[in-house]
Amino acid sequence: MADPWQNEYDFAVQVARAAGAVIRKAGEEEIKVQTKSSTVDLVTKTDERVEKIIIGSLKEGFGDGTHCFIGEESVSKGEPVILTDKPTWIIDPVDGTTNFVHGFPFVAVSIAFAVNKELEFGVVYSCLEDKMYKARKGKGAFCDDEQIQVSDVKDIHKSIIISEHGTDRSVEKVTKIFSTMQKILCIPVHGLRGSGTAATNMCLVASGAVEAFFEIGIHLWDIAAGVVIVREAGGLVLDVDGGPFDLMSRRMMSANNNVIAQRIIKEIEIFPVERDDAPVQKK
Ligand SMILES: O=P(O)(O)O[C@H]1[C@H](O)[C@@H](O)[C@@H](O)[C@@H](O)[C@@H]1O
Ligand SMILES: [Mg+2]
Repeated sequence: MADPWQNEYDFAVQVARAAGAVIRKAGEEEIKVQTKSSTVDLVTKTDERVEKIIIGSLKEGFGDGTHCFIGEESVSKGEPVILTDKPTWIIDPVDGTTNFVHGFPFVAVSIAFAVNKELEFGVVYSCLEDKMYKARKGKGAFCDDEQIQVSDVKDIHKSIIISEHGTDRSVEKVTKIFSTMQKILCIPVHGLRGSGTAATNMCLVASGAVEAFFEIGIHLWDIAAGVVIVREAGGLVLDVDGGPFDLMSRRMMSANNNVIAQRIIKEIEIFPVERDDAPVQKK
């Protein structure tokens, strides 16, 4: 029987690499910055242009009309987030937009593919590092052509943990985020880090560079590809309260093992965020 989705997977890698080249070139020119949900939630013409290129290429490659698309910038222009059983591409064209604007060297193209609401594969191209992270369900995780594996650290005192502060700057949420970070830092752990892109953070977990990454407020397009890569590298993905991971919840804990995950979960001060699949408010 033909290997289902191998063609889609191979094509996604090619499209991610080509999109990364567009991002690198755009970064050499003046970048016009706009904002979305807040003055620090940045978007550029490159985000929009790269999403159009990715979706256009995928439609050309698999244009029988059965494939669906969920893209960060299409959603920010009002498209609803609806994940059906149909083959669905989940795309963040420029993950780490703030980094891209500032020239901070972590910017990723994130492309995931789901069928029957199951994530089949994920591709994260860290385009300024020129690192292609990829994984298919049940077939291992890779960085370029080298298989990657999560860290075997079980002692929290010997861990590096990634957390991000996101783009919501309400004092109530920022207080909870930094109180959580302080409690984790004072366990103590070896260190706290954050690349500024969730997709890259998940690849750092998958490659064993850090032991865990959690965030409240991310979107499904930031993490869908990384979920497959972390799982296939031997890690796990949970809700930040330790329950089962829910792709639409905008809450995620990814870790190398459950010992580290549960120790960090104890410190997380949870705050509410609207789900990605919440009905779109009429403007
Ligand atoms: O660059 P984005 O696609 O907007 O996502 C980023 C987000 O902007 C940043 O605040 C953090 O939440 C990162 O984890 C996201 O990937
Ligand atoms: Mg983005």
